[in-house]
Amino acid sequence: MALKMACIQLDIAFGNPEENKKRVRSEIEKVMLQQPDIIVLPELWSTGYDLTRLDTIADEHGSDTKAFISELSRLYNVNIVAGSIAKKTDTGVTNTMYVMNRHGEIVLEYSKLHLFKLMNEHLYLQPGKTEGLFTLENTLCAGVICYDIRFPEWLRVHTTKGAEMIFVVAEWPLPRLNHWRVLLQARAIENQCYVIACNRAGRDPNNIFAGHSMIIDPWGEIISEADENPCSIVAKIDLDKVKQVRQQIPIFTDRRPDWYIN
Ligand SMILES: O=C(O)CCC(=O)C(=O)O
Repeated sequence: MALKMACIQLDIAFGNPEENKKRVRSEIEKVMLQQPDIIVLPELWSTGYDLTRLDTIADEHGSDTKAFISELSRLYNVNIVAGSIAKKTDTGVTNTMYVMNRHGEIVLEYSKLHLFKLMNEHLYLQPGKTEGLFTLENTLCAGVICYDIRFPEWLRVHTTKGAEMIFVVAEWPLPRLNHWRVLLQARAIENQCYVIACNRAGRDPNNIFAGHSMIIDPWGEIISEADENPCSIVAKIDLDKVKQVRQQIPIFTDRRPDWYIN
């Protein structure tokens, strides 16, 4: 089965959800001219890393984001992996990904499990408590957020359950661009799955971001890659390739989990 993927590598307005909603609406309208099946947005696209102001700008229970993304997915009849947003709950703020299908129904709510201390996430955010498995277009998928990709065992939890596409949403800084590219390729090769990774572009008061959103096939080949600038990348993927690669080198049947230390 072939699917067309689009990553919107947004330049996020710092701490300005209303402006970012305008940008997302306009970028989705533009990218729909290429008729993608699935659109991916970056991490914390509505606020950026304006963590000290989350009290006033985080989305109460994610309600505003859910209504906004649901409207767009129905309007354009498209699946949206809606990056992540700061969600205000009764017990704190989480960095939460929503995935909506073409009918505007939520098929995943996942909150970032591994909080990134280098960007102070642990001081302002609560970690998630659920995994990132979901189904889109009859295909099992996983959603993870930025720093999560440094934990291969977390992605493995999802691919041993059958995930064939891993969606990564990020605000990955430029100084570690090399890690971003190598880790994403490694996650695709070791899990023999598609990796669709959407990073942000631009800068905020503390960081310059790397861009380089990528779509990588189960053999580790980069099908499409952005540069550092705001843009969208669009590419077709063929899910039969996941089965072919998994048959050719059958790591999921050859693995010896009883020998691995947790
Ligand atoms: O792991 C890294 O180097 C970057 C992670 C990050 O920026 C994040 O999780 O927001």
